[in-house]
Amino acid sequence: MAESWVIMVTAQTPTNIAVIKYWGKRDEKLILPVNDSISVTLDPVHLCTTTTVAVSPSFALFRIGCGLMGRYQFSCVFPFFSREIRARACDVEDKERGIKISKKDWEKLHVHIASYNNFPTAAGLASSAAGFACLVFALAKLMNAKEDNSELSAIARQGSGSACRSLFGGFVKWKMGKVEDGSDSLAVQVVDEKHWDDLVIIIAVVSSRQKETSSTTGMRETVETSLLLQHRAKEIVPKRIIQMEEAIKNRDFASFAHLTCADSNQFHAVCLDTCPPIFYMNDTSHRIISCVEKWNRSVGTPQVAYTFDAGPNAVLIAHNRKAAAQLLQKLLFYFPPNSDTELNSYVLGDKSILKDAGIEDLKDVEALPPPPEIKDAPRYKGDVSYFICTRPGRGPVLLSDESQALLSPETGLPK
Ligand SMILES: Nc1ncnc2c1ncn2[C@@H]1O[C@H](COP(=O)(O)OP(=O)(O)OP(=O)(O)O)[C@@H](O)[C@H]1O
Ligand SMILES: C[C@@](O)(CCOP(=O)(O)OP(=O)(O)O)CC(=O)O
Repeated sequence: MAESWVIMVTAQTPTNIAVIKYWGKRDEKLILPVNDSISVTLDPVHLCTTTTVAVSPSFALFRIGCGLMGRYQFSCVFPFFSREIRARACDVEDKERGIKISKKDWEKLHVHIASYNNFPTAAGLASSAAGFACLVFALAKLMNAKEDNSELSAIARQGSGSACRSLFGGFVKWKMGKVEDGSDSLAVQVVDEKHWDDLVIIIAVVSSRQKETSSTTGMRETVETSLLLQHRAKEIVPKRIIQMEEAIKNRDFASFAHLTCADSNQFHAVCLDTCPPIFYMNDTSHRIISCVEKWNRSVGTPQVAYTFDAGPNAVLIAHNRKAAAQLLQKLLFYFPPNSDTELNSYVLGDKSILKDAGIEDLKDVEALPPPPEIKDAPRYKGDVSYFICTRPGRGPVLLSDESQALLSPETGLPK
């Protein structure tokens, strides 16, 4: 092998939000869940991880660089991922440059990794899901592993359970599996992102502070103490999974919204049923639920579904753009920005929804009428940090444009 070459791969992977929740492990080490779950993948244009992995015979160390929006801690799963993919590595050849890496060379070669999230890390926006899925996907492509995305999902799962669902776009099911070694606990695509493309997703970031109880600790305590969880996993979720798949396949928004809201509420009920109880939602989360429930009821058919993960942030899924524009008007009425905040930094992502809502500047926000379904509607200025408007999105991709790589093609060091 020549001495100075660098081969690298850059991948981009989305984050996801569960509409039927994963909460509770039957095997903590292998990360095997107590029930199936289903998620929607969020558009990587607005929330994604970009990861570059590089290999060169001149690298003497395993190196990780983090250029993140919010630094993340070194995670002990990185060497695990590297080992797992290395075991599946195949020959790699770049004929033009006269480089050949044979299967057995991978054992001694070191890799460099750099990763970037285009959204805040550890803020309850599932950065670990996008981050771990991206690392596994990028390493697999670099090392020419032949495994498909479902098989890769079973590796990503062992970093963080929800990460396995970020290996696909659209709607994704994590099948809990049966076998002891966990090899059948993996993600499969239910439908791709084009199947239901009029959905609009608005995330209300209620707090960017790190949460008090991590998902891992929280679900361990729930498994140990909650009888409600056992009932949920055995009796409720299996039926909901079937109904949710049906609703998604038929684009039946009323059933989808009903199941999504009910499952989010049951997940938080299970957290309350834990000893000591875990509170992930706060007053602002409850106000958002109430706003959506009252509006849906006043129209007679659901316009919007809500779901909350292990934190206070609301993920609101609107039936279509019209419903999303109306929702944004209501949200901005209740939660106007602080006077020193610009609208441009308060509503992020797909800003065309703002236009549809007829809102161009803060004066328009001030002038919004109170939602008719609530009498004497109060306003809670500053209680939401910001909103992100997005939609269902695609799964992982490779970025061929070298300008998007995070490592230098000459040195393999961060640019
Ligand atoms: N781009 C990335 N590459 C590799 N690992 C990442 C990346 N981004 C985040 N992580 C890992 O995920 C951890 C953050 O996970 P954590 O569960 O605390 O927050 P989150 O996933 O953003 O929020 P939540 O789980 O509540 O949705 C980081 O400390 C890091 O180990
Ligand atoms: C509430 C959830 O977001 C929980 C996600 O938990 P994690 O996947 O973060 O947990 P670990 O497997 O312990 O890393 C629901 C979900 O995404 O299904």
